[in-house]
Amino acid sequence: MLIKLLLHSLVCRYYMRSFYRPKIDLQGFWKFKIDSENVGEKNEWGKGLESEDIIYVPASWNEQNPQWDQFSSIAWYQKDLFVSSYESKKAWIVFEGAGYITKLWINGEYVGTHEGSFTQFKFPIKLNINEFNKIVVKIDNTPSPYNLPPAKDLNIAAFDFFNYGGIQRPVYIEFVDECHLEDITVYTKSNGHLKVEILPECNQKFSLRFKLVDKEGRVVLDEESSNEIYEKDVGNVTPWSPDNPYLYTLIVEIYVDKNLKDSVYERIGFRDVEVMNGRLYLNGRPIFLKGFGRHEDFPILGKFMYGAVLVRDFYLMRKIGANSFRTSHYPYSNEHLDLADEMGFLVILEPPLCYSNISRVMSQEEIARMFSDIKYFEKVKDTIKEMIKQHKNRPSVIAYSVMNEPPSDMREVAEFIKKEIEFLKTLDSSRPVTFASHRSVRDLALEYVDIISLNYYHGWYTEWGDIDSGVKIVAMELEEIHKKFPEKPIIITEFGADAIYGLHSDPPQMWSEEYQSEMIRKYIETLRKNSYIVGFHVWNFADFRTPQNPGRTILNRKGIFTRDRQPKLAAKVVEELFKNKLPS
Ligand SMILES: Cc1cc(=O)oc2cc(O[C@@H]3O[C@H](C(=O)O)[C@@H](O)[C@H](O)[C@H]3O)ccc12
Repeated sequence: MLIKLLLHSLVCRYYMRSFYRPKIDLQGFWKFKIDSENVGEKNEWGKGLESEDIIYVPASWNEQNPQWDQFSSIAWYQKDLFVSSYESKKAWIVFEGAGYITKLWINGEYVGTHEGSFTQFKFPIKLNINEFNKIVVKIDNTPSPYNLPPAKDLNIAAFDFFNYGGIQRPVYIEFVDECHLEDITVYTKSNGHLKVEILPECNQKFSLRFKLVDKEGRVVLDEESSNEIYEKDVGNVTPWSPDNPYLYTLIVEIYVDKNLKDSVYERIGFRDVEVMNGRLYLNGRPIFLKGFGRHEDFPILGKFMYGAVLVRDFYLMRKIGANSFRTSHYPYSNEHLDLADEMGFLVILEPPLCYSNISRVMSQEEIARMFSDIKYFEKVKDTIKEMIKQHKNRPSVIAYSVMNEPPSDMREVAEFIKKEIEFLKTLDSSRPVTFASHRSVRDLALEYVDIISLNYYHGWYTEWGDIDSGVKIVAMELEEIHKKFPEKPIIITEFGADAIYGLHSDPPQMWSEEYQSEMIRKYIETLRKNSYIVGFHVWNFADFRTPQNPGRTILNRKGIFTRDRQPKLAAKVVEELFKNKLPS
């Protein structure tokens, strides 16, 4: 146990963007070897793999070869890399996302371990110069009830998305000086107030320089300081909002004796988020969230979202009048959220804590035990810490959803959520907190959140075939919740119905495009009358792959777009509702 802890602590959790640091991108073809029997470590595969198999990074392994499709256990990757020189700088390898468990060897030497698929991590490494270096990575994607999120096997999971595995996001080597910037935390206000907290790693006397550059490339600010907390009223800034997602580039440099040692940057926006009198405010004005629950999911790539796919998604969302999405049910990639910053989407950021079908994975007693287990809480804290470190400076992130569909009608689970929210607020108290509940009036944790988020499927999983009865029940339950918490705004974070593209029915019947459109229309038209509702997120933006079970036809078909992003009938209906029936 002690050894495990020590190894874990070798992982550095911070990563900064930089125009300055030299980088070797490891995107490309890697050697690949399946290790179903978990014999690789015993046979010292960390020293090098014997295999003719090839895989592409970044992308999940599953769809790159039909034989690997249902494989959810251990596989190894190897890349040989000739390094000419790196001027005696420090090197580290950054994984923007891999998993579930990643172990690394460089030139046969074990380096470290990281748990979790959806947050970035880095390991300090030593490379040989003028030689080939062997980078060997072991990925263990074996499902487990104690993984985040939990699963028993590939098809019996607490979550309704396919358990893709591998090095699924970019990976690269970066070089920095011994004296460098480990982290920066940025706070802004729409009135131009800027506060930057710096975490330098430097054992010499250093000075810092702060530059703020606007969209047109004008230098708005250029100041030196030796303080690790920098505060300034920049003055007349253009605030960030969905209508005008105005970003500034903040550059922070560290100098020793006037020599530049490191330079990092963040794309920042000046904006305020507040919950007040039962409403959600952005820059002092009420804001209404119109959008989706999404997934990172695309044919062949699996959980890697290629930039061009993201661009198409964001233009489609914009075209139909959406301004928001939730990172259901895990933190999305840097590029995904970069685009949200750039294109002005309001994001609810969610960690990989999804419990929708937890009763398929464990008994009530086991659930109660897991949520009362301090070690489990520590693991959850680690993942939340990583998520916030990675995305805290984004203007697009306006709220956190601490989990999806927990069994929060259980006392132990409600207690856990309370503690989780308290912990999260010690890391970031600047954003409102919620979680996506499917326990409705029976939920015991709604009192702990700033915004109430509710997922409803009446008219689909219950009252099937009868949308009107379904919507009526939702309306009644919402009234009851609002009476109990009149000061809390409510977002409907999930509602929708499956539709098979091209399946039509008059009158609307389940699985037809008409039924899906009707259900979304009736939910929005009925519930929008309640002034305490501050947002609708349709489930889902696009069809996505799921575990196999009798309720799914390979994909979850609740997308209003197909998996390859063609519109279903509902796309037009949602466009009309978002643009003409909901506040702008
Ligand atoms: C069986 C079931 C019943 C129900 O009432 O709700 C519900 C919700 C589930 O998960 C959530 O809904 C989406 C969906 O089913 O399409 C999922 O894709 C999403 O991840 C979940 O938040 C699953 C099953 C049921």
